[in-house]
Amino acid sequence: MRRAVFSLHDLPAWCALNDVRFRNVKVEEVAGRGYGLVADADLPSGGAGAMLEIPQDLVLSAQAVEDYAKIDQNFRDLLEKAGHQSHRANILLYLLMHMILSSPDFPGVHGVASAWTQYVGLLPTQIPVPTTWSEAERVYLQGTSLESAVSAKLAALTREFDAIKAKSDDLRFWYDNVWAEERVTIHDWVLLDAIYRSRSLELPLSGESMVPCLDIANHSAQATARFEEATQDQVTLVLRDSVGVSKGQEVTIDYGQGKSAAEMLFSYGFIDPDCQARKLVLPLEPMEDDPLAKAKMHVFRAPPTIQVTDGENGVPGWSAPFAYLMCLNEEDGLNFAVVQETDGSQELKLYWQDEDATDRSHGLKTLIEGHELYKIFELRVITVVLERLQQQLEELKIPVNSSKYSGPSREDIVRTATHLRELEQDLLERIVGKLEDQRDELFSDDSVLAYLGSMEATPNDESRPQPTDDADADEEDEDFS
Ligand SMILES: C[S@@+](CC[C@H](N)C(=O)[O-])C[C@H]1O[C@@H](n2cnc3c(N)ncnc32)[C@H](O)[C@@H]1O
Repeated sequence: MRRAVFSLHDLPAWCALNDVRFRNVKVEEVAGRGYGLVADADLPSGGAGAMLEIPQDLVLSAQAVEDYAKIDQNFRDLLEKAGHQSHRANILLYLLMHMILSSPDFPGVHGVASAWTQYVGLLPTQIPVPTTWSEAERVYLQGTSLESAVSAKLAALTREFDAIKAKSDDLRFWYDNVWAEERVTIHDWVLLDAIYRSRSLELPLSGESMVPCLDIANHSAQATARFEEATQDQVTLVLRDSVGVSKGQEVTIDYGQGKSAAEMLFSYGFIDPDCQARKLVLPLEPMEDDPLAKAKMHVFRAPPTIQVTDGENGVPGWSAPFAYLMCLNEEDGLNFAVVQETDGSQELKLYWQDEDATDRSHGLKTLIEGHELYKIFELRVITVVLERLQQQLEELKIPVNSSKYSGPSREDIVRTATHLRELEQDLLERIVGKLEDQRDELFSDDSVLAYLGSMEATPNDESRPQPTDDADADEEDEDFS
């Protein structure tokens, strides 16, 4: 879908019409960042007041979507049929409606115009987040924590878009004007999602929202400004305490203290030069030959992951609650049972040493701490986590070959993806080194050696985990899983 043209030149008139006030800041192109807010005068610390005032009725929040549905029948129909899946999806539908109303591709399509009908024309047509990258660019994410995250997100966006189409196909307005001629495609939906992800803010009163004009503020880890929603009337942008800004200097906000490089790239399409990897999250697959795998996934009720977090002193830590479930089995004292509730429903329960542990599936580490085989369990978990991280590191080290994939490979995108690869490789190398040390330490522990010795002496001991078939036997013995 082509977008309406709304240039910076038109912004002052739009602001005057909608009571948006700019004070001592203006919108300008900022090298490498698109538009940004730049001080139009010297702004002394403590004396500048609000630089931007945006009336509450312009804030695109959950409430604003509901309010608009009350006055536009076609949007109400769409929301009733295909909306109410999530707050985010409702806002995307609202943006879609306004892009349709303002696009030159929809002549003769009418609806209730709002301030957003024109403002959507100012939103960028290209957002550098990885869901919008070409195939040839996405291949540079190979081996990073974003490789599977971006594929999963694209698959989820396709499912979401297809469901919206299917559910609203019998609505006359939507079928005739939008779906029949495929005027809105999955590319538009991916872009809308990217716009929302890169421009929404968590407001203290209105929750996650988009705020016109405030969404022009760029990010800096040393931000000079912050936004406020002190009253129900307006959202403002003010200087941070004890900060002054000179004329011509960019006024910035902080998009997310503590966000990792991968999160910044995923949500905003850039990595702050000061940002270390800080954190990475990788999916963890249940063991293929584990007969309890399904039950374990059911009680865990979340996608299994390993999270690696950098420490202040350069020593990273890790957390993988599902790895404990993966590495414990019936012979250790882990059991499942289907229990009939008083209301007739059935629930799958998890037991550890005959105690109900269903609500503690994420905290098994603490539960097993007092067990006499605790160090053996820990050794199994460390082995599983280590193997997963080593596999990731190997994938990251494979040279990228983008030549067989379609689409452009823009230099700045390749540079950013390469930066992520370097940051994550460094973090992975450090955590792998640490886990190898921990594993070696456990291997030299007297109680572990005694246990392993006893296992060798009594290979048919029933208390020992038994491999499911002969072919797996050697492997099972070696990795303690
Ligand atoms: C909320 S918008 C800010 C306004 C945006 N620059 C525009 O032209 O409309 C967020 C987007 O601005 C860009 N951006 C913000 N801060 C940046 C920074 N420090 N470095 C590079 N790009 C930045 C990124 O493309 C990000 O997705």
